Amino acid sequence: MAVGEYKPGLEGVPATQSNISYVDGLTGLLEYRGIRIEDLCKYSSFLETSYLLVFGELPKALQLKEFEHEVVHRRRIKYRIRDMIKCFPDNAHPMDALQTCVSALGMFYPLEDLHDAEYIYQAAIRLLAKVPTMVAAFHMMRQGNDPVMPKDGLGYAANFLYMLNEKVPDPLAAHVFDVCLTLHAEHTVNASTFSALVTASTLTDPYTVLSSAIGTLAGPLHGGANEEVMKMLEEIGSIENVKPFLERKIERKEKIMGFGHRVYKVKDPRAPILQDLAHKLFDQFGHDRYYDIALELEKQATEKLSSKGIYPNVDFYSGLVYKKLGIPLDLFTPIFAIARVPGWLAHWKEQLADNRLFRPTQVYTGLHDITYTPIEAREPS
Ligand SMILES: CC(=O)SCCNC(=O)CCNC(=O)[C@H](O)C(C)(C)COP(=O)(O)OP(=O)(O)OC[C@H]1O[C@@H](n2cnc3c(N)ncnc32)[C@H](O)[C@@H]1OP(=O)(O)O
Ligand SMILES: O=C([O-])CC(=O)C(=O)O
Repeated sequence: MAVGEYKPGLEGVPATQSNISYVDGLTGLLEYRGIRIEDLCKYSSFLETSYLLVFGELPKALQLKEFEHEVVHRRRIKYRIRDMIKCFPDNAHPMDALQTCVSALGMFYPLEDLHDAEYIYQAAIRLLAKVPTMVAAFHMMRQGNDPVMPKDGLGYAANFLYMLNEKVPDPLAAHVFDVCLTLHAEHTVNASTFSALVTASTLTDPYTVLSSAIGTLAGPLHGGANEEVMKMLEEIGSIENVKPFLERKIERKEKIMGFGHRVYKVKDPRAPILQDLAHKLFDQFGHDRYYDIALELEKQATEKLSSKGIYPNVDFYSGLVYKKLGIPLDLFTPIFAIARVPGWLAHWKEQLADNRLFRPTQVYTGLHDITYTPIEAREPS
């Protein structure tokens, strides 16, 4: 078989055919099922957008009501999962805890018929419902507290914030958080979704598919960047330090976290939406000086890096919004995971509908026909 040209990082190589989302990286366009992200953030909700992504069209009023009802009633987690979480180290990263929980969840729901629409529907509801509960339960238990039970009367976003400290959140905070989830719900064949596709193509169960994706999202070049951005802003500490910080980074050829994107060669369209949300929160709950540092960093970094098409990505401003919502730094990436569940599920479903095992090839750069040297004949190290 002829070997194609090797593309590091598979840049520009189509890995799948999909009708879930669309990105135009030159104009800064993002659509889910053909609808612009700006419109979904304005008019939709996270659960409605999840339905759109997973089932392909906007739900009718009754369908949405039933979907929301089912999610609300599946939010609780089994006591065995809670007992398992209690055994995790308190200083474990919540992304590791989440990945383990999602994988463990699969042990309670054995793999059934992957062609059965009901099996897919139930798995989707279960994952959407329980992932936030598991993140919040780990957060409470690592502090020595009991997990906060989900509150039936609260919507998806409000309930997650509630489970972090047992306080019903301000309506603006809940709304802003819901928009953040919508904004992060899907983004074509990013690294974690690709990971989900590869895992799905082996016809394993959806919990394993999502646990692969969560592990991939955690890295600092992908979803983990939102936590790193906040740490970077804290390290910079003041507007005066932006210039020397940036010069040092550029001189050492180090990356500025929250900048650059494989597809976007303009500012990520999600970044201004997050800035808008940050402003809404600042108006009601007070300004955050780290936002000024971020603005100055964007200005100076853009002057230096825009010639290479490097601008802020979605991870640059999200942490500032989460910080204002009182969310701890190491939950920023698990929140990204909560939000991305519908995107991963949509791709899992799409992969199953026309599956072929992912098994690419490689360009071998090693040796051939090497004689085996017995251990006693090898050079001592
Ligand atoms: C939700 C998300 O996953 S969004 C991305 C989140 N990740 C980050 O914010 C981490 C920082 N950014 C990056 O590491 C990169 O921009 C990536 C990994 C996101 C995408 O980058 P790639 O398409 O693989 O580009 P690559 O890393 O090869 O860089 C290409 C060039 O741009 C430069 N570059 C890319 N990103 C940055 C950055 N953030 N800061 C400074 N320079 C950068 C590289 O140094 C390289 O320069 P060179 O050609 O002079 O050597
Ligand atoms: O598309 C990518 O490579 C990363 C990204 O922005 C996302 O997953 O939201």
